[in-house]
Amino acid sequence: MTNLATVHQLSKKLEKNQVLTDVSCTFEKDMIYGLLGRNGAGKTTLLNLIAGKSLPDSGSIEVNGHKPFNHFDTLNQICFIRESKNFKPTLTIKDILKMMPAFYPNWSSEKALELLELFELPHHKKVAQLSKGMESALGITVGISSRAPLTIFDEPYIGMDAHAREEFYNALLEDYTEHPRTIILSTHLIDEVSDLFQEIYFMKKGQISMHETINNLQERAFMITGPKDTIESLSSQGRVLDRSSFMGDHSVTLYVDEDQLQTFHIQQIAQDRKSRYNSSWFT
Ligand SMILES: Nc1ncnc2c1ncn2[C@@H]1O[C@H](COP(=O)(O)OP(=O)(O)OP(=O)(O)O)[C@@H](O)[C@H]1O
Repeated sequence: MTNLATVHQLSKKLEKNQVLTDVSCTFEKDMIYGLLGRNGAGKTTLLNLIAGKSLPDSGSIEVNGHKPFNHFDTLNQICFIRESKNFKPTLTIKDILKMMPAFYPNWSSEKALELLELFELPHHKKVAQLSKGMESALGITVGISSRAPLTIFDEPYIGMDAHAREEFYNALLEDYTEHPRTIILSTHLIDEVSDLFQEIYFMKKGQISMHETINNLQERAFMITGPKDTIESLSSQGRVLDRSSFMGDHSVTLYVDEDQLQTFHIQQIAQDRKSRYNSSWFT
């Protein structure tokens, strides 16, 4: 496997906040990554640095062997779609589509037109006239159609309903299958998108708290609910990712290491597949 992007011991302060501390992670060519973490964990700051939008205080970032900041040949290999404000409000959708091939060498006009139709986006409208969900769908259209070797989506679906988000995931996967590239998607909606990811980075308080393949997470992360004593005795067998209680029932989200998995009392666990992707993992 070839690394497309490598982040090494990265630290970054914004004003007086130490936002990232000693972050190291790698993103291989043609893989889809999830970036998860609670609000303020540092996801956007990390993605900004990878996309060459700002410089680290210490540590390094390389994309395709180059520091992305101010490096034109690297920057046009990266498409970064943010939560909002991706486009000038005075531009029409048509204007934007005309401009994009200059930014992204792999741009597909055909795919862009197909996605505009899918999301029912009117070509003549200005960005300022779009609803929040429509603006997000435009960002997603550009992100997918860019076919950039490193495509980054930072919570790109604000304002889109569940149906439109489903269309986004399907369109992304379909185009990725035909044109593989490295994709990083920062999200809170892990239960919706976990099937999309091959690997996941969890961030907590400006650091990478866990990095796992989705297969390992599916095998090793469990949400266990039951009487306090049973839950406490099982908790010692793994790493507690989250803990909660509701009306006398106690729950933990437990991550069990491979060597402990064999001895883990699986029969005592309610194995609800869906609950394994509970957002409580983020805590
Ligand atoms: N311009 C700034 N000046 C000072 N602090 C900032 C600035 N931008 C972000 N921060 C702080 O940096 C931390 C990380 O913010 P960041 O936006 O990277 O987190 P995030 O994980 O993307 O959060 P969210 O999921 O809410 O988007 C937060 O504590 C935030 O308050």
